[in-house]
Amino acid sequence: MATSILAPPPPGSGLKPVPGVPGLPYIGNTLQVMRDPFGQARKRYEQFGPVSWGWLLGQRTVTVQGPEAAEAVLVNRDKAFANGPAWSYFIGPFFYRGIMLLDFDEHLHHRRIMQQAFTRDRLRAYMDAMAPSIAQGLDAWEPGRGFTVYDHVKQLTLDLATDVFMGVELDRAEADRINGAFIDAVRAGTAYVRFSVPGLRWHKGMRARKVLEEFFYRHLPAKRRHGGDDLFAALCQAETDDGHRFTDEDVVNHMIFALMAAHDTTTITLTTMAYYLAKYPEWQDRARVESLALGKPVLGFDDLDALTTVDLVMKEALRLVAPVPALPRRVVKDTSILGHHVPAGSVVVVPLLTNHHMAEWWPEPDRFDPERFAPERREDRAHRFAWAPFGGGAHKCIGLHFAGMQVKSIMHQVLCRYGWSVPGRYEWPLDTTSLPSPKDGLPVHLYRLEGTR
Ligand code: HEM
Repeated sequence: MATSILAPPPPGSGLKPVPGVPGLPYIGNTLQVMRDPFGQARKRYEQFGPVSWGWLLGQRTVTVQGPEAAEAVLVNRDKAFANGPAWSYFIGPFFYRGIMLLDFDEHLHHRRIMQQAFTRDRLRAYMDAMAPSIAQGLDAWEPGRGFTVYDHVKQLTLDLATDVFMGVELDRAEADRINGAFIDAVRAGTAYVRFSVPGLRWHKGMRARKVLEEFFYRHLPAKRRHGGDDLFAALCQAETDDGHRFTDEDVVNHMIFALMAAHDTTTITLTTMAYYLAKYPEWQDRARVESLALGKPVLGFDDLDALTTVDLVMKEALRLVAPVPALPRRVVKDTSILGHHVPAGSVVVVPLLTNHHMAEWWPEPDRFDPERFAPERREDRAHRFAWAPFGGGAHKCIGLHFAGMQVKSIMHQVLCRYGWSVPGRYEWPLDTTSLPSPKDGLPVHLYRLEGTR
């Protein structure tokens, strides 16, 4: 295929053009990238270096590889990269005006208010609220062979979302209705047919958005009145020092978005950890020894630092399988990335998933090796954007401590009750066509530890 440039740089600018092999208009090599993101990224990097372009998912897309380029885009010094017009293409109608889709001053205004829902005291309260629901969820697991980790963890995190995020008592039928709507809204983002045809994903997503809006508007007046320890109440009450608060519409939009942002990401993290802890039983044993040594069935906020092994494994899981595989941005004014001219109107993608596998930054990048994050090695310190599963810059994940708390709380309780294994030669089939997940749901042999019931 022929190499071509994205656009000629302005004369005298000293900038280089962005090179690439664009492929067929609209389609480009979308299918190859979805099927083998790692192989494609390496090939591209060898051929063009960190900045190159091609058609991806119907758009002329500049892919920027490596931590230096990631920093340039995410730190966004000259405000050339916008989130809203880039993310909206994928999730706009379903996650309308979620904070990640807002930009610049408006985003900052919302972010300052939202920060009040993620203070230390709030996090402590969320963590306490989670513990009994985790125990209840895990009690319902039925050990045996063929236990699909991904499906069970997904159900658990959805149920936790109802308790900790919404703080609304729901009967099973209503919880299933809301969870179902939520799943439809998330799925719609990856629809192939991107307009409403009854029965297809896009249409279901639009209907789901209505169900979620109706639900949150119905419960909002009581939340405003009575408050509570859940995220919904926290967003209702959040207020900056200078008195700014969210409107009802803001609260509803942010709730729907936060549910989405929190749920799949922690599910993927826990599933990846479970996979590697099954493949490397010595790590599972090491993590369990620490959890049992705590002598507490439930992890408290002040115990978070005690689980050093789980912490290392979580970091390595987030490196090996970044739950948000790529961050898109729309270029709103002509700019440059590492000396390459990038014209307004382009889409730029920071590929977190493949960046974490670059041999230049990570020794033996595909190997599970949690010790690389241990104090004496700290391979992530090679560059501040080398390890960036939570993004960076103004939009850096606001829920990263929440995520750590939730993942560790669940993992601690699982380790204290259950062991799990996979056959020696098992390799999981990772689906990378959307957010990464195991195609087979990760079937393991789950067994109850002696004396835990
Ligand atoms: C392991 C779990 C998680 C991962 C890997 C993750 C990853 C990310 C990433 C990469 C972004 C940046 C998106 C961008 O720059 O375009 C982000 C933003 C965000 N995340 Fe997370 N996230 C996780 C968990 C959570 C949780 C638990 C919550 C809520 C409780 C949450 C709420 C958000 C919100 C609200 C934003 C948008 C922030 C903004 O635009 O200012 N995330 N997350």
